[in-house]
Amino acid sequence: MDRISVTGITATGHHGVFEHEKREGQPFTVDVVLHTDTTRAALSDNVRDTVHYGEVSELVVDQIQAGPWDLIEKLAEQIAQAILTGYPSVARVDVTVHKPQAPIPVPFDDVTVAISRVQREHRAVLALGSNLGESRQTLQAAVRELQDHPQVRVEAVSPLALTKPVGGPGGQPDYLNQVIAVRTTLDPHQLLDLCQQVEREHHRTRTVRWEARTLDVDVITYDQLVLQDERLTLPHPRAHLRGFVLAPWSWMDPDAVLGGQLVSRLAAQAEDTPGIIRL
Ligand SMILES: Nc1ncnc2c1ncn2[C@@H]1O[C@H](COP(=O)(O)OP(=O)(O)OP(=O)(O)O)[C@@H](O)[C@H]1O
Ligand SMILES: Nc1nc2c(c(=O)[nH]1)N=C(CO)CN2
Repeated sequence: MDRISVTGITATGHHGVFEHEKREGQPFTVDVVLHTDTTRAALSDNVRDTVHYGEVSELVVDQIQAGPWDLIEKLAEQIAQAILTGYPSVARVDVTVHKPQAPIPVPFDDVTVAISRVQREHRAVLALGSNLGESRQTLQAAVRELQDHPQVRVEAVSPLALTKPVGGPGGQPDYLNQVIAVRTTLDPHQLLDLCQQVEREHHRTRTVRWEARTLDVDVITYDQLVLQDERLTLPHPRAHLRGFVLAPWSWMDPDAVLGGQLVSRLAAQAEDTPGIIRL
């Protein structure tokens, strides 16, 4: 994993066990190392595709000035959690807090606490479809490729659904559809990148909307996240209407919920559900 680090971020804080420390304050210095994939930023040369180290440094200063806490262990934890929450693309963060003027009654250079914390895992549901080529093998290979990513764990795989094409040019072959549940430390955009990378590995092309395809991998949900930007809409904007997503999802997880409604109920209402065969 790539690393972005900032060292020596300094501000006055009021942390300490002693009353005079809380009253008078003293300098605290923090070093952070952000473990994050910088490939996308290197391609786009756009700061929005990476972690802005200036913003992170300001967040660290806010945390030094917050509290006060008794312990620098607590301050280090607060900083680590604030970074992981604010920046889902940071997979791991190392935080070192220095307190060079700590009230230690012997000569010393510095006292530090160094911690390392990892991004918590997120739950996502992905929908796969194929109606060109050897669809069964393609889906099997795609699930394996997703599972092989170091930041993805496949938790559940639905039975295959044989479905009639919904929308798009007429005369297309039937689809095989499948839904999987994953745990991941990837952020939503990285997960979409991975889905599209797997699609490309299976020679997916995009010319006509909803035309036949060797492989489609969509992100259906990511935790409870609601998001809409130029690349990604979550939950997937058409999933609640698609029997070919809802039916296999409900077979895999009968208690699954989408937008506050049971997926099995939505599946029963979807127009294309009557034509779906469970394989
Ligand atoms: N939740 C999502 N999952 C996958 N792609 C999404 C999502 N939200 C937005 N998109 C965007 O949709 C674009 C088109 O995706 P794609 O070519 O797979 O569409 P499609 O599968 O033909 O149609 P549909 O989006 O109706 O399933 C992608 O480039 C992606 O940026
Ligand atoms: N049966 C079926 N129909 C579709 C599918 C699909 O996966 N299965 N995907 C589409 C666009 O993503 C459009 N239509």
